[in-house]
Order: sequence, then structure tokens, then C-alpha cells
Amino acid sequence: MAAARRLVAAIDQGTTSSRCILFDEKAAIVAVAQKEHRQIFPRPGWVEHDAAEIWENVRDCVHVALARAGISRHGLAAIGITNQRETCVLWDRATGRPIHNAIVWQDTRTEPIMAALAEENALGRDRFRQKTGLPLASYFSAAKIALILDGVPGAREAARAGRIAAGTMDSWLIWKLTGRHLTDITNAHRTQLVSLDTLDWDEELLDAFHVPRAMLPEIRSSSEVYGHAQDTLWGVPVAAALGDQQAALVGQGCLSPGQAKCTYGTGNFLLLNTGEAPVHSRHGLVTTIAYRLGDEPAAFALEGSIAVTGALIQWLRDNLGIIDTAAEVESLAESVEDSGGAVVVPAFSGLFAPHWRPDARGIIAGLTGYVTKAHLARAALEAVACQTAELVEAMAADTGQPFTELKVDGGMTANALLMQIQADLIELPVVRPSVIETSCFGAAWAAGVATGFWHRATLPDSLLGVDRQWRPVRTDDWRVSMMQQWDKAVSRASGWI
Ligand SMILES: Nc1ncnc2c1ncn2[C@@H]1O[C@H](COP(=O)(O)OP(=O)(O)O)[C@@H](O)[C@H]1O
Ligand SMILES: O=P(O)(O)OC[C@H](O)CO
Repeated sequence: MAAARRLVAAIDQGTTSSRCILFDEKAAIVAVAQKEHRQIFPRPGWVEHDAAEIWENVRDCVHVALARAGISRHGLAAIGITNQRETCVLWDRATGRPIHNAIVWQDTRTEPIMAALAEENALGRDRFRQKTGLPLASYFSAAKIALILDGVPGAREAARAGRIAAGTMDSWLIWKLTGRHLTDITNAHRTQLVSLDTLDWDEELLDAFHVPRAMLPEIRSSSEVYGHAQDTLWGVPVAAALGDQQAALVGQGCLSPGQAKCTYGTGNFLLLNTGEAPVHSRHGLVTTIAYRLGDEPAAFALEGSIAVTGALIQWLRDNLGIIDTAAEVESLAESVEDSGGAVVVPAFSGLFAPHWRPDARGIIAGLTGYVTKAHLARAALEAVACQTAELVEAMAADTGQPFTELKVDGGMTANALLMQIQADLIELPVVRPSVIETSCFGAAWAAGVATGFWHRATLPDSLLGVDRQWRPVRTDDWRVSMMQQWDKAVSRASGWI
């Protein structure tokens, strides 16, 4: 009998969809399965997901991917998880059912709680930031957990008594797969309940956000065997979890200080590995945990987070109907030479880095009768590139070390026009690897290393080659005028509510 084929499965539980990708030992993609889930918008600024639906989708994706690869669970060496961060779910430990929809990272309803904390809590705005590396923003999970506890009758008492569990999506999936309540440090930190000093749940933060410790998972490294899957995936080791942006950093092979990548998905996230000590930003970036591989010390990163990039293209498709598919935005935008003076600021959830303006809302500025849907498509791509250029600049200012190139990945990097605009705006080469699913690959690699499928010394980027590069071609004048227009539009969008 032929030896069973050994593959590693990455589960990527993203904002809009879940997918499973199977990699072989050469990091080649053997099979992919993907399923979208409902975006639930109960009110403006509110965004929810049904965690039970997500679990079903994840399970289906794994089984479809296995079928496409022609293998059974016996052919799987390990499962690694990567996930949308900050989105959190509370469930009943006895029934395993969520007690409320998951509240998504983009949801802005905790803004008043964060504003009150900044004013009233003894820690104060600066101390929160110093302690956690994160600003007081609705983006992070802690206040979302408290909001559910206060909104569901009896939930707070049940949580104190240990009957309700809370977790980010990694934790929910590990629970569903293995029955164990764990999370990895990269995800745990994004709740804003972990201090950078101890890398553990922090009593002062738990108190400030009114989150009972009894409901929180045990914090583990990003790469170790957490447990073995049950039911139809019986026995497969679940051996890695990383927030999707951290997983992309790992997948791009940015395992040394000074290495950075930008992922273009629903939002954009630029992460720079800063090594074993946290670096605090003076330019609106956040300090985050990059990864902790088994017993190795944790690595930190500086992060620039943009809430809306790919989501803007989805909005053009789903809400305005000016394109049928996300990919069509490229040919539409290419049919014109510029945006015709239109500037889009997609501040749907306020503005994240480097501005942190919860009071901003989206605007389209510079409209005249000349502007067509093609100009809007181009303005949308320019908005993505301008926001990213701001992050590159902030990071260079924080570290005093300008990048020499920008490594990119994620769904939007299929858009060559966007990549060219990006290279022109940052005046640097933009480099795309052969596998743009780097979050999945990073999670697969971390799970593979934990189970001996890959050797720790086999660095992820040695398995991935470069697919394409874009070099800057436009003039300085063009770049300066683009950024000036952008700054002007950002100031108009800020303070809108
Ligand atoms: N060719 C394209 N041009 C522009 N945007 C695209 C293109 N293809 C996909 N996108 C956008 O990229 C996002 C999907 O990327 P992906 O990395 O799968 O995101 P996520 O992991 O956040 O769900 C969607 O928001 C979609 O609108
Ligand atoms: O689902 P994605 O890829 O848009 O990622 C979302 C981020 O993790 C939010 O912090």
C-alpha cells in the first residue's frame, strides 16, 4: 500500500469567509475550500457574525479540502489556525452554543465605553496604552465582551461562576475542534486584557473592563500541540494559532527584527518585526505580539491597522453595484487615467492607524459632474494606497529606518494597478510572493514546526519564491499632490460625528 500523503491544513477564519488550505512539504497548495458567512449589520456601525455558522463553514471547508486532495484525516499531519482578530464570542460551556452573535472587530458600538474609560478610569488613556501597547479604541475585544455580558440576562453571574466561556475566533475553533479552552498569545493580546510586561491576563485591565477571569482561556504559545481534534477529524493535532496578520508576518518569513509585510484583505495591516522587546510608537501605530514559537521568547511587532480597504471594494460591488466582482475594479479603474478629482475616505468604522479618529465617517470629496463610476473605482484604489503609504511613513518615523521594499500579500494584491499605485506612492519596490495566502501558510508552518512536519530551521520564505515586483515610476510631484489631496479629505472626514 502506498504511504499516506502527509499534508498540513491551515484554517483561515477571516472577516468575510473561512477557508481551509492544504499544503504539502514544499509549501505547494494541494487543495483549497472557502465559504463566506453572513455579515450581520443590526444598526449603522454594528457588525456581527454567527459563530455557529462560522464553525459549520470551517468544518465543511476542511472536509471539502480533504476530499479535493483525495485524502482522509489520516493524511493530515497537523492543523494550524489563523483568524480575524479581536472578534469575540461568548458561549455556554455546557451546551457549546454561543449566547450572542460574535461582535466583530469593525463594530463601533463600544466607543462610548472606551471614551468613558479614557476619562474616568484611574489608569487613564496613556497608561492603558503603555500597559497594553494598544490605544483605547472600539476595535479591541475587552469592551465587546463586557457589552455581551451586560446585554444577555444572567450572563454576568454565569461568567463569574465559570459557566460562560469567552474567546476570540481561534479560541472558539480550538474549543470546537478539541474541547479545550485555549488561545494563543497573539490573539489574547488583542483583547486588550493582556499586559506587555507579563504577557498574561492582567488584573487591573480585567477590573477596568469588568471581565471575569473565569471566562477567559488559558494563554499558550503560537506553535505547540494544543490538543487533538475530535469527531470526524479524530486524532489530528491542532498545533498552531496566530492572528491572521501575525500569521502573514510569519508566512512571509519576517522572523528577524526589521522585516515587515503588508496584508491587503478586508482591511490592510502593516507589521514590522521589532524583536524581543516591545517598541512604543510616537506616530499612531500599535505595539503587538508578533508570535511566540513554542518555548522561544515572544517576538513583538509594530502594527499599522487600516479598517477598510478590500471592504471598500466589496462596498462598491454590493452597495453601489458598480462592479460585479472585486476583480473588476481593476479594469474599471484602468479605463481612466486618474480619479477625476474624486477622493474617497472609507472611514466606515472611523479611522484607525495612524489617525485613531472614531469620530470620522466615510466621505467622497471632490465630486463634479465629470466623475464617473470608473473615477470612483480609481479613487477607491488610491484610497487603499494612500492609507498604506501613511503607515509606511509612520513606521519609518518610529524606527528611523526607512524600508527598502514592501512585502505584500492578501486578496487585493491580485490587483496589479493597485500594486503599481502603491509602489509609486511609497517610492519603493512592492514585492509579492508566489503564495499570497501567507496567513494560511504562516499558520501551516507554525503547526508543521510544532509537529516535526517542517524543521524550525526551514524558514517560511525559503519555501516561497517571489512572484512579481512593482517598481516606482511616477514623479515626486504626482506623489506629493496625491498625498496632499488625501490629507485634505481625511481632515474633512474627521469629526463627522
Ligand atoms: N482583484 C481585486 N482587486 C481589488 N480588491 C480585491 C480583488 N480581489 C479581492 N479583493 C478584495 O480583497 C478582499 C479579500 O481578500 P482576502 O485576503 O481574502 O481578505 P480577508 O482575509 O480579509 O477576508 C475582499 O475585501 C475583496 O474585496
Ligand atoms: O479578516 P481579515 O483578514 O480582514 O483580518 C482582520 C484583522 O485580523 C482585524 O484585526
